[in-house]
Amino acid sequence: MKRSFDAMEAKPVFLSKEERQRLALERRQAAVADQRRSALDILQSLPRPPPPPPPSVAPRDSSSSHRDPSDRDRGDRGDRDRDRDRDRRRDDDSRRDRDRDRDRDRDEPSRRDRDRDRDRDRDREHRDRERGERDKDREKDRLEKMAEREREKELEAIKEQYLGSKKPKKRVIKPSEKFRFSFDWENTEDTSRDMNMLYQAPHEARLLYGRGFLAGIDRREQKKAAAVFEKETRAEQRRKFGVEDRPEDDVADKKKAAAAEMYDAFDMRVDRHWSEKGIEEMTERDWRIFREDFNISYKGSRIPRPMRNWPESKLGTELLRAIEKVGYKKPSPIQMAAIPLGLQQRDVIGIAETGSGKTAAFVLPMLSYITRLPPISEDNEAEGPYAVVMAPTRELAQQIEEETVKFATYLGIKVVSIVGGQSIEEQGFKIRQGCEVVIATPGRLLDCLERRYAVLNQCNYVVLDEADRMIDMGFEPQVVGVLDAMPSSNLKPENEEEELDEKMSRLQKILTDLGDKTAIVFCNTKKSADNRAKDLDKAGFRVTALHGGKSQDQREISLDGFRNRRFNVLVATDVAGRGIDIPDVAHVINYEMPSSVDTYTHRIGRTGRAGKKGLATSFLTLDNTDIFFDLKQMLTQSNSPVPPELARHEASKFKPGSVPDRPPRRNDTVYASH
Ligand SMILES: Nc1ncnc2c1ncn2[C@@H]1O[C@H](COP(=O)(O)OP(=O)(O)OP(=O)(O)O)[C@@H](O)[C@H]1O
Repeated sequence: MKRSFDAMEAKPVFLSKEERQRLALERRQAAVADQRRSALDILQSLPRPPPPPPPSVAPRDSSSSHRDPSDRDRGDRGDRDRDRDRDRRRDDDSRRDRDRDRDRDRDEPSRRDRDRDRDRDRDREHRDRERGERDKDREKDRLEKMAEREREKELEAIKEQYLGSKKPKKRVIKPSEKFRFSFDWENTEDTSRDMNMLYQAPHEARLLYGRGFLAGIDRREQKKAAAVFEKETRAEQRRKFGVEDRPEDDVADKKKAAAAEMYDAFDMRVDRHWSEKGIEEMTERDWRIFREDFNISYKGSRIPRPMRNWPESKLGTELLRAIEKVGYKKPSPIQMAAIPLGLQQRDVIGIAETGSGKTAAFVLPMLSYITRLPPISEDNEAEGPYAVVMAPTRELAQQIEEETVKFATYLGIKVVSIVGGQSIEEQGFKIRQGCEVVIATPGRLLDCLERRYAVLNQCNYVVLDEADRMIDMGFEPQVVGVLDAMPSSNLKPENEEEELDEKMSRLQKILTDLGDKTAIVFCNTKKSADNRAKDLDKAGFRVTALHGGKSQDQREISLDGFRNRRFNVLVATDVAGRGIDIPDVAHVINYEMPSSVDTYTHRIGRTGRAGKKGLATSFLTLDNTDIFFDLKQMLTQSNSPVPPELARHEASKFKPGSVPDRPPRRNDTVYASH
């Protein structure tokens, strides 16, 4: 430390090149002298080396005689050193042994033979030991080399993993390379341009989509551009070849231009937003955008279109007025989607976020359904309500009651809530006094039913609000109990599709075309009339039924509703055909043909009265062959056209029973005559 401190303090001295060389030489000579001195010291301290040993007599190892020359080359110096050491040790041993032997020979000649044997044994042992050691060394070398090779392989694998394989890729010859065409003419020698006019004015290459239009560019513009291009090309050709313009070509051009201007791809109208269109102008694309705009999605089949606004819904004038009074300007998305489904009385599971107007989404179709039923009166109040809404908590039930009452008061519909914490007797009393709607928690309602305070004999409409929560809260047995209290005859068929008649769609079409005019649909039985009325009601028509199974009051209600246009469709059996004063109707439909021509005449007499025009449509199937002959006669006598299907049919040519008839096929429509 001190020296370095001194060295730091010593002043630098400038030395010339010669001086530096001289100093270096002196330092080198001193170092060499030092080395010599220390080497001599070491030599003197060593013991005197023994005389050189005779060449080894040990037999060479057989394996070593067969050693691979390359192994020998590769054998390292360590091997030789070890051998040399071993030899030296062995020589020392044998020298010592010889000395000892000499001494022993001198002392005891008789032991010499024995000792020689022992020496031979020892030599053999010695040789064996040496051979064993050599084998061990060779094995160690082999293992080390193997380990080295493994390490190299591993390194190679890591390299390949990170740097990629360097394996040369096999070159694949493409067919185009294999069979290269060789044209023996130059491109410039192509004469097609001169020969064919088509190539003289080439159209630029275009990517075509759909019906030959470019995507993303207004189709009308593309159509116009194509028309202009065609016109110009033709004019140029004419000029070139001296063809005169013809007036008819001019007219055709104008027509094409006008068509291009008017062009509007079917169902791809992108001219206006859906909100600016009437419902009849809405394309599939508009409906899709509409559903996307309001995040409406459905699962299920035969789903009606969502309603875009209140007036477009089929809720009926009374309810629409009530909605207006309540102040709901626009339906919420769940209402847009669920109300048309509810009005068809389809089973619906509605999912929407909290506060999105779910209550009105189920309340409004429910009230619309109730307005089409006779009001609850002394006659039917004992049969219980028409609809039941169940909710998991009292608070929710009361909230639903508030929302329902908002609209129900305008329609004269009574609502009763049945929740825990209030007198059950009082609640039972309220129900028995008559109400159309019951809103309840399942436990309390089941209690009421079990104690006979209430019945659900005419309840066909059930709403489960927050159904998932109700199940989570363990109300499933109570809900099932309430559902079981409803008459099974009120259940909807398992398979609604089966219930649909292939005639029904025709009937619906006719009634849709009817607009605001009135129609009577005739059926042959009370049951059939009820079913048709139900189907039409589900389909959203303002329909009422009239037949002999209805009480006098119910008949009055139906007829009054039909007269004052609350209903514009009356489904009836022949009771309405005779004796009852029904106003003139625009259209009579024989949904089921009567078996006698007299009844047919009475039925169709409901339209076209007092000199007015009327229309009658009859659905004739092979179930009605009994009337074919008389009907054909009647139409012929009254100079009405006879449909060819009827005229050709065997049953229309003979009085019933006079010729054998083939068994009728059900619902096989022969014709529908107007
Ligand atoms: N079309 C509408 N226009 C204006 N207000 C509406 C409309 N529909 C519902 N509302 C009002 O929105 C509020 C929330 O409605 P509602 O209680 O039916 O929502 P909800 O989806 O049932 O909510 P929750 O899941 O919490 O029961 C109510 O005050 C209701 O009166």
